[in-house]
Amino acid sequence: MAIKVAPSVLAADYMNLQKDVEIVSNAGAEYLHIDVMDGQFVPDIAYGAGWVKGFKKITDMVLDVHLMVQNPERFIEEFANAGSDIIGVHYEATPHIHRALQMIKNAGVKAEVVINPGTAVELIKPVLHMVDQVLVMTVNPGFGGQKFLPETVEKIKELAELKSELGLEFDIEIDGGVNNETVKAAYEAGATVAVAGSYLFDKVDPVAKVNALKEATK
Ligand SMILES: O=C(CO)[C@H](O)[C@H](O)COP(=O)(O)O
Ligand SMILES: [Fe+2]
Repeated sequence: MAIKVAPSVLAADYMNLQKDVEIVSNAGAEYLHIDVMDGQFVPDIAYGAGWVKGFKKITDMVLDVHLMVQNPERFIEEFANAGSDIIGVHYEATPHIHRALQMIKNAGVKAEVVINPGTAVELIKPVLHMVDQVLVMTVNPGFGGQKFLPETVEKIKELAELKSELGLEFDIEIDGGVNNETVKAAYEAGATVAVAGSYLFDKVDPVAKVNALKEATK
């Protein structure tokens, strides 16, 4: 099955968000990836829960919320109530990753654990049974438009092996520097969902780009 595509609204045209969302949705992208940044866990600031509420009103796409915030427990209820379908929390952002994932599940939302390029896969083994999705960052978080880090492919492979060894079912998402070339190795390693920001929204035919990601992973 071709990879699921999750356009990142971080790279969309902020003055024409609804139009950009409609374009990628009509092109067959399944998820809408919403990056939340607190200016602390990562340097930049982006998208509060009010935006998730807004996106919920204009699209049926799966709202895939990536919390790049320190101590994400503080915001889970708010983002769940706003209409998030998946909430991702960074392993590095809290000493209580298990509790944070419990909170997401208790709120009736799909739970995702996220790891940075410098974080080992084995560190999340104790919580893999709790998650619906694991996000393996393929750049260091905080900004769009960075280059895909090829060393992360080995981590995707390791995670996919662990998944089958433990007999678990979860999606493996990649985020950062994804395009129709970099997606190939990640897909072969076991990735099932691809976030793409600058590649899709650089103004040159986002529909063709969604198709190219699908074509590259058949
Ligand atoms: O989480 C993120 C940044 O931390 C974004 O989702 C990601 O960077 C997407 O942008 P691009 O595809 O341009 O790399
Ligand atoms: Fe992201």
